[in-house]
Amino acid sequence: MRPAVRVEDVTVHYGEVQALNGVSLTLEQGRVHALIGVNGSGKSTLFKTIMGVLRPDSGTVEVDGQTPARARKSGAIGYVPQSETVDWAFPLSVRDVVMTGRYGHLGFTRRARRADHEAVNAALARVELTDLADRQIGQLSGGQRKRAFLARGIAQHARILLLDEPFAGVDKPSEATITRQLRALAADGVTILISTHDLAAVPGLADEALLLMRRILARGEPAEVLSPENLALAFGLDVSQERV
Ligand SMILES: Nc1ncnc2c1ncn2[C@@H]1O[C@H](COP(=O)(O)OP(=O)(O)OP(=O)(O)O)[C@@H](O)[C@H]1O
Repeated sequence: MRPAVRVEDVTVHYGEVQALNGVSLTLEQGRVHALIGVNGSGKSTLFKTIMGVLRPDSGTVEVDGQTPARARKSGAIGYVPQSETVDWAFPLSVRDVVMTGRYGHLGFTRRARRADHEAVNAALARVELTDLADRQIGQLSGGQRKRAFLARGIAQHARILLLDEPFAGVDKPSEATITRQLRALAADGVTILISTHDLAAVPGLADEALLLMRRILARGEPAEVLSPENLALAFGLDVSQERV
């Protein structure tokens, strides 16, 4: 089976700063992949490269058999942003936000049709936000906001979903809802890449873990990748102290 995403030998600089150095990876269809790395390790840069909003200096990226930009425009790939990047004062209801996931599907008139309303309602139900659908987006808790943006990705019917820190500032019930829905999406064949600092959540969520530090340090089964030795490499933790 063709991988959903193929990244080959990608290098990215911002001026003098090298953010990614020869990164190669594949994301397999219908699997959940966790991207783990310290602040500044290049996670957001890798996301932007896969979304086709940033062009690498060298290397190639293929998404769903297309260029990343084409995959984004066709709606094949979707993105659930970090909360900090969203303007929560914007006068949109939860339902409106989820409907933005349907923009790629709207026809020439740009008017939502029955299929669009049905997709939005189904996505709201999946993340358990039906009761809050008409509330302004800023009047939600942190976990509810994350679920609203996850619903937008679900309504989009994207084949590949990237999620930036979906568990940051999220309580346990919301974390459980998000985890359950991501596993259900993967079972439906959706390919998922999440960046997270929440190492404890990874084994129950991801099929594969990738450790990033400008390049891929390790990848594979979460339990193997999250070994004390690898975590020491990726986070500079002196785990030998903890074993004494
Ligand atoms: N627009 C930019 N201009 C200059 N340097 C940048 C820019 N964006 C990122 N960088 C640098 O590139 C490196 C990788 O940044 P990136 O945002 O990809 O890391 P990250 O792993 O997503 O970090 P975090 O966990 O803090 O979100 C960092 O050294 C960062 O300072």
